[in-house]
Amino acid sequence: MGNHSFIPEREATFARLFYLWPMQESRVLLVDDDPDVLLAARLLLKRHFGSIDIEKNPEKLPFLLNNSHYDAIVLDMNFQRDVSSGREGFAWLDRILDIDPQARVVLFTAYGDVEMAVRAMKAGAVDFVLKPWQNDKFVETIRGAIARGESARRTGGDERKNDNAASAGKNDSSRKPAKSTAGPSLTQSLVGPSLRPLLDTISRVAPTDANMLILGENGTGKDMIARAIHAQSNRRDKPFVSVDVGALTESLFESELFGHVKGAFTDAREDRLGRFEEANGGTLFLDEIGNLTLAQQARLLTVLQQRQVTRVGSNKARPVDIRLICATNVDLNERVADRSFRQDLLYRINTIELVLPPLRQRPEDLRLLAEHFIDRYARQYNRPVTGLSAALLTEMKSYDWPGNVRELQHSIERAVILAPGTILEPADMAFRKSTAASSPVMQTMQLDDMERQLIQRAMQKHQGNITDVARELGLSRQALYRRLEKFGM
Ligand SMILES: Nc1ncnc2c1ncn2[C@@H]1O[C@H](COP(=O)(O)OP(=O)(O)OP(=O)(O)O)[C@@H](O)[C@H]1O
Repeated sequence: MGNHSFIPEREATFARLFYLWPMQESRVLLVDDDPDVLLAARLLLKRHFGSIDIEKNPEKLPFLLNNSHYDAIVLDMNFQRDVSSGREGFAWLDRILDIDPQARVVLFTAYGDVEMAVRAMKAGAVDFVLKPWQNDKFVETIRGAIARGESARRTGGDERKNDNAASAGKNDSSRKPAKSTAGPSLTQSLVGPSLRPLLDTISRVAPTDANMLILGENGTGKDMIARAIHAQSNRRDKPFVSVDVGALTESLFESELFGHVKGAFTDAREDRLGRFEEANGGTLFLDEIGNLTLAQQARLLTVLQQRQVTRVGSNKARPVDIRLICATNVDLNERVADRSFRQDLLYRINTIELVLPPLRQRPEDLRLLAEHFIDRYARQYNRPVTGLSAALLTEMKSYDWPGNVRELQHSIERAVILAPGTILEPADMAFRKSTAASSPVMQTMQLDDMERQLIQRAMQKHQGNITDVARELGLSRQALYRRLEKFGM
C-alpha cells in the first residue's frame, strides 16, 4: 500500500516525460482578465516551459491563434467578476476549438466543482486548474496537456477524438458534420459485464427509428451508448451529430440548432446550416436535454412535431429527417412535476428509455474498465504498465466515483503516465478526498468543504481584505459575504 518513495519517483517520472516531450520548446498562452493572476502564473510557468504569452482580453484569441501556435492554452472560465457560471469560459473554449480543433485548453476556475470540471472536459478542455493553484499541480497539468497533444500529433490523431468516439462529437467543435465514426465494432469497446442486458436492448431497438432517451449521471457513457445505437441503425452511413444543448446560450440556441441566413444578425456573415440539417438522414444526439429553458423546449417541440426547421432570418421551412436520441443526468419526471420540463416534449423524446447506472453501482465492471484503460494509455504513452494490483482494485471498489467512467479513465491515464512500476498500486491513483460520497448530501458537503478551504486560503493570503479575496476567487463582494456568513467565518 503506502509507497513512501512516491514523491521522488513521481519526480523521476516527470523527468522521463520531460525528456520525451521537450517542454522547454513549448509555447503556452494564458488568458485571464486579472493581471495579477497573469503575472503570477507567467512567473511560475516561465521556469518550466519555453515561452509564456499572456492576454487579458479574450477577444484577442482569434487573432492570437491565427498568428501563432500554442502547445497549451490556459483559459479563465469567468471573465466578468460577478459571474460564476463559467459560461463565458465555455463560449471561448468553443471558439478556440472552432479555430483549432487540436488546441489543448486547460480551464482556470475558482469554482472547481466536479460538475464544472466534468462539463469542461466534455466540452473539449483537456484539464482544469483550480484557483488559487498549487504550483506543482499547475505545472503538472500543463505538462500533461502538452504531452498528450504531442503524443496525439505523433500518432496522427487526437486522443479526445479516439475516445472510442465517445466524446468526439462533443469535442469536435468544427462545424463539419460529425462523420459517422461509430462503426459496428463500437459496442465491443463498451466495456463492462453489467452492460450486457443494455447492449441486448440496444441491438433490438437500434434498427427501429424510435426516439430514445438515455438517462444517467455525467460520465456514465451516455454518449457512447448514443453512438452505439447509431452504429447499429440503418442510418449508420449517415451523419451522427452530437450537440450539448445544455451548454448553448439562449442567443446561440436557435442558430446552432436550426441554422441562420446571412445577415440574420450582426455576426451572421454567411448562411450556416444548423445541427438538425447537418444530421439530415442520420442521427441527432441532444445531450443535457434537461437543462433547456421552457422557451427552448417549446421551440424544439415545434421542430420535432413538424419535422422541419426554419433557419434564423429566413421564412422558408426545410424538411429534416432525423433519428433523435436525447440524454440527461436530471430526473425529467421530477422536472415535469415541478413544471420546469414540458410533459409533451418528454413524451416525444422518451419512446424508449435506457438507464445507465452510476459506476459505484456496478463494481463488477471496474476491473475490466481499468484494464481496458491501462492497455490503451500504456500503448498511447509507450509506458510499461500492464495491470493493477488487488489492493488497488479493492480501493477502487470502495470509492464512489462521482465522475463515473470518465473519472476512472482520467485517473488511470494519469496513473499510467506517472506510475514507477508495471502494476498500478493505490499510491499511483489520486482518489478524490472522500470515499463515501454516494449521497447527494455527501457530495454537497464535499463541495462546501472545498469552497470553505479555498476561501480560508484566500483570506489568509490577503489578510482578510474582502476586495482582494473576492477578486481572487472570481466572486462579487456580496457573494463572498454570503459564503463567509454561511461558513461562519
Ligand atoms: N462502458 C464503457 N467502456 C469504455 N469506456 C467507457 C464506458 N463508459 C464510458 N466510457 C468512457 O468514459 C468517458 C465518458 O463517457 P461518455 O462521454 O459517453 O459519458 P456521458 O454519460 O455522455 O457523459 P456526460 O453526461 O458528461 O455527457 C468517455 O471517454 C468514454 O470513452
